[in-house]
Amino acid sequence: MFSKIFSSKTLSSDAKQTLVDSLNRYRSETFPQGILYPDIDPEITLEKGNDIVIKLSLPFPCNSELHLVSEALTKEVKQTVRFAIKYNVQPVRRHELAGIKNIIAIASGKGGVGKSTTAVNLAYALIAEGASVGILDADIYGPSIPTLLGLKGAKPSSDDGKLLTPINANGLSAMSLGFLVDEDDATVWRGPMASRAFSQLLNETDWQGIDYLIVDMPPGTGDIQLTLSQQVPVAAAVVITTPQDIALADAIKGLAMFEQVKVPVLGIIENMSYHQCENCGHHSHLFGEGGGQRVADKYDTQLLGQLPLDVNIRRDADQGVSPLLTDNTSNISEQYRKIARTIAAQLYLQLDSRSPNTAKLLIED
Ligand SMILES: Nc1ncnc2c1ncn2[C@@H]1O[C@H](COP(=O)(O)OP(=O)(O)OP(=O)(O)O)[C@@H](O)[C@H]1O
Repeated sequence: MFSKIFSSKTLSSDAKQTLVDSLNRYRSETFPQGILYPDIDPEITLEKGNDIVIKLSLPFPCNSELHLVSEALTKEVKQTVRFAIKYNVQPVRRHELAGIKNIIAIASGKGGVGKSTTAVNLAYALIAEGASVGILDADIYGPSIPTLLGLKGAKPSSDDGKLLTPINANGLSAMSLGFLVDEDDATVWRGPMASRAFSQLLNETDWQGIDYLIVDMPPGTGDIQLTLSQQVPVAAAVVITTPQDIALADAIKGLAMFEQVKVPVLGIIENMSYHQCENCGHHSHLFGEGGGQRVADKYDTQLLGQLPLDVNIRRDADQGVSPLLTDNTSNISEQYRKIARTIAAQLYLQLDSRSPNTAKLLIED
């Protein structure tokens, strides 16, 4: 039936309807209500070489999933189907910061669980999915973003003598106190001084129109974290934990802290969740199993993903690169990309559930 519908030189309305129905029927974590929700009317044309091109404007980045969808549609209609996508990310929360649409805080209750590494890899994953992204190192006492981006010793400049230009790290706009002061100087700063310095970094950087700013929060749930969460107009937070009881207990404190400052938590990421044997593929749960899911269920949030304890993640981090830069379609990159897509989609759905059909009614502070 499809070969008949799709064989002509121009696309019939039946053919278009078939594709629209498939897009509407499609369901996934990224598209719980179909790809055309809400009320997206795609332009579908036949282009040179007889490819079917579906033009869409979408509110969050999702390149790799659309790639899979186009492959499935191609099989279904026995003709090449491609997407031409324009992403139109909307701000979820009203704020005064120029050049940034949404701020996402990456936090952890406990130190050393892989928060900064995950923040960097998620930032690159969002870029791979089609967004423009910046990263701000709020870990003022131990800024590790310069090392993770291979930018130790780099110094930001200023085009107008007023705002700092973020450092471009392979397409990621990066700013860290580590670019401006010596690590040893930063560690002796006291709370108010540190949060003032952070506020300055956030406000006096020329963010140049990014869809998402990833803020790598300092580990813990003390005064400094509380102040930063209040100071920064965060659209949503993500909590990183390992499956160990001690890390989970601190992750719960993190969830409570965000609740206190009324920042919605999009979910938990379980890092170092399991180790996969290189020979037989067996997963061993070195730090326990199922803890992230239990906490997510109990505190009514989502387990966004489980990342392995992986020597490549550690090696890339030490060398200042990201698996997303070496091969953005590798298995581990796909895992980061899936989490990044879910975060972006959830952020949008959060906006939508509070103010249906329009971004005009932004959440007021
Ligand atoms: N999934 C992983 N697999 C293997 N190693 C990892 C993984 N995630 C992080 N690491 C390694 O664990 C160490 C700690 O990571 P990272 O600095 O990102 O943690 P953190 O939670 O940000 O720490 P801090 O609390 O000091 O800010 C690093 O050596 C990093 O390379």
